[in-house]
Amino acid sequence: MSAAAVTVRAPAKVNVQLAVGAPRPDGFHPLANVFLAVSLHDEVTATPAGSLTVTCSGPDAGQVPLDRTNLAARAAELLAARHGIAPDVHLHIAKDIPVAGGMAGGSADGAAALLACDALWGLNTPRAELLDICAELGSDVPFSLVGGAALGTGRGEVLTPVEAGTFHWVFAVADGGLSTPAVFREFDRLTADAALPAPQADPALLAALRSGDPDALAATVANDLQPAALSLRPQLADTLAVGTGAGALAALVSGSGPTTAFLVRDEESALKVAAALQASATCRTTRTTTSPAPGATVLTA
Ligand SMILES: C[C@@](CO)(OP(=O)(O)O)[C@H](O)COP(=O)(O)OP(=O)(O)OC[C@H]1O[C@@H](n2ccc(N)nc2=O)[C@H](O)[C@@H]1O
Ligand SMILES: Nc1ncnc2c1ncn2[C@@H]1O[C@H](COP(=O)(O)OP(=O)(O)O)[C@@H](O)[C@H]1O
Repeated sequence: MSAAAVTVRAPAKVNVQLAVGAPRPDGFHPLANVFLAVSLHDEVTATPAGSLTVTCSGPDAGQVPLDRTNLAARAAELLAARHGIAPDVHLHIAKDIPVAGGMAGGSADGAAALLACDALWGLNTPRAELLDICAELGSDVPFSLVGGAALGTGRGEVLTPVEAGTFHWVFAVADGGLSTPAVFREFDRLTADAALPAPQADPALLAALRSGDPDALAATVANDLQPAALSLRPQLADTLAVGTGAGALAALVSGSGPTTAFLVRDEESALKVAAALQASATCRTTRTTTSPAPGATVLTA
């Protein structure tokens, strides 16, 4: 028997290492992408409906497309097509992850919708097939399904779990988003004359993650997209400086930005860094969280 409604929660992410190589013939960039899922979530509720519809609530809801380009709608379509059924479902997204912020909010919704529809329609699709659909939806989507901590290779979709202790984070949410393709294009422009090595995970960073030592992690975080994000949005340098000045152990752009991420020692330091960022008016708002967090999880069915 099918459920009347299924709600799935999926996490945002931060990239503690984002090593980027020269573009491949298909235009994607090879990555060594060390993802951490953080305790900041969207929830997608799937209910039976006569056609595929999407609604969204939350402070950033106005920036989310409600047509078939929404990653949650695309997930429902791909899953239905694979099983030869109609994608008749209503998807409601309760959005808490900043939109176009480099925190994989759309990817979280894609992974959440996939699990929600699979349960609603009683399909029991094997995990490996769900991961294939995630990779078709976008490079970050497999990680939103899996969560925790993982190294993404290929274009970021080939995942190897990694061990990680608990870390505390503050995120500074910027006004307006940055387009991921535009940031990769700016990376290409800035590195046009460089001979880029094949991206590789940093063993010192993986050891720091395992140890749970924030000082060791702070010494190794690296984001190759950060110069491109700063080139497109120079004001982000001010936000990074405020967080560092308030005691953050490391300050970096989250993925393609413009959200900035601050690694802090503990909850007390998180409150201090968040207060300084808010007082500085160099960001729209702040969020304090921890990592790692679980991947997409069914809450009610
Ligand atoms: C940069 C990262 C870091 O985790 O995420 P964000 O910080 O934007 O959330 C990801 O690589 C983004 O993943 P995702 O947002 O799923 O990207 P996709 O839909 O696969 O691709 C969108 C576009 O980004 C560029 N792209 C993406 C991934 C990749 N390895 N190389 C690329 O060049 C391409 O221009 C592509 O057309
Ligand atoms: N469910 C969704 N939530 C947010 N944005 C979405 C969604 N589906 C498609 N998009 C589109 O994807 C773009 C990138 O959004 P998002 O995933 O939030 O950021 P990022 O790729 O920086 O992590 C948005 O500007 C929007 O046009």
